[in-house]
Amino acid sequence: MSLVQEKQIAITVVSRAANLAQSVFKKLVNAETVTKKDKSPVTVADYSCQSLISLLLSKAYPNDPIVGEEDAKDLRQPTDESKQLKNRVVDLVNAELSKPQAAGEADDLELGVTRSETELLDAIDRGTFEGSAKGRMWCLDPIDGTKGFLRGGQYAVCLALLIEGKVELGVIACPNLPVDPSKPDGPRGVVFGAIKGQGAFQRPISETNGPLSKISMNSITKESIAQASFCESVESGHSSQGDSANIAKELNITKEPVRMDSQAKYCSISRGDGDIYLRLPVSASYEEKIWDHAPGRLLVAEAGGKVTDIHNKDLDFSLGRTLKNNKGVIVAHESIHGDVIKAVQKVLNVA
Ligand SMILES: Nc1ncnc2c1ncn2[C@@H]1O[C@H](COP(=O)(O)O)[C@@H](OP(=O)(O)O)[C@H]1O
Ligand SMILES: [Mg+2]
Ligand SMILES: [Mg+2]
Ligand SMILES: [Mg+2]
Repeated sequence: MSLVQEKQIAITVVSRAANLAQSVFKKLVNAETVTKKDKSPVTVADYSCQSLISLLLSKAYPNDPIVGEEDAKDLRQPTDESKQLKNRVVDLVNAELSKPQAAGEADDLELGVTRSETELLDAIDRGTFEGSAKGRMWCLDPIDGTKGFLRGGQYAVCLALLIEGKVELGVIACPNLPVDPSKPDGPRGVVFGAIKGQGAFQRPISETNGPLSKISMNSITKESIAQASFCESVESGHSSQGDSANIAKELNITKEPVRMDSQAKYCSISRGDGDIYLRLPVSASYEEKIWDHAPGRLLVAEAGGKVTDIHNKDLDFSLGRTLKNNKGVIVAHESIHGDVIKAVQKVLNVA
């Protein structure tokens, strides 16, 4: 599938949202964070980025449904707190929308024009689609790693296009990831992406008209597996760190794991900053959300890697908003994925 136009649009909208999120971070105040029912945080940036991306996507593809993490319920409450939050979202999205189209950005998105409050809230609620195995749908995590965003660490703006339940295009912007990993204190902000069958790429977010450079994972072998480095979540509640330490031991890996929030983990290993990403189940009941994995899964696959669950099954994105038929996520180069799975299954005592 060519998806050339979709790719350019996805890069444009995700990069715009990344700029918006960075501007929010610089002036975020406590009142702009809400705690959801499951105790996870959602900020004015999560709502604003979902509104911006969903609005622009629906200009380009009015018939495509969107599975997005957030909804506008909390912004539509008649309380003062809620009105304040809503006004901030409207102002922030309009500030980004009113910037004219830059060189290299996609045409036909009507950039440079502000929108009404109704349009911006309705755009957020376009993300309430329940998911499907049929036709086209977009999958959006406006800020992945909200906790990382709040602590000034890694976070990502994540967008994927699924067709017949399969990820065909994925784009992820990581505003706090170094452009050059060998210069961790150098410029930051990288957009990553992949189309199925066409390889994976990266580009600095700020270079809207710059070339996309091809990326690939480190080519690690069974013999060199002990040299591999692990990547895992910062949050011990999202992945079992005790189990991952035992898996590392099983594989004779001695390097300390690199902990970072968000799908920046998929991006890092796709360009060879790390080798293995483990997300090991902590609770029997948690179902992974499709927006936490859809673009990352394609990016890694196009960079030479393999992504399965702990049972070595493919991730199934066609069953609704969660990966209800999968448990955990195991990511490694194709050549060592089987060995990693063996170690995972031994330590977790599963087959
Ligand atoms: N108990 C749990 N187990 C696994 N993932 C969880 C979880 N609770 C929340 N998450 C998800 O973990 C994501 C962050 O992943 P990571 O730990 O890799 O940074 C969150 O995304 P958001 O930050 O978009 O809400 C959220 O969807
Ligand atoms: Mg969240
Ligand atoms: Mg997320
Ligand atoms: Mg999120």
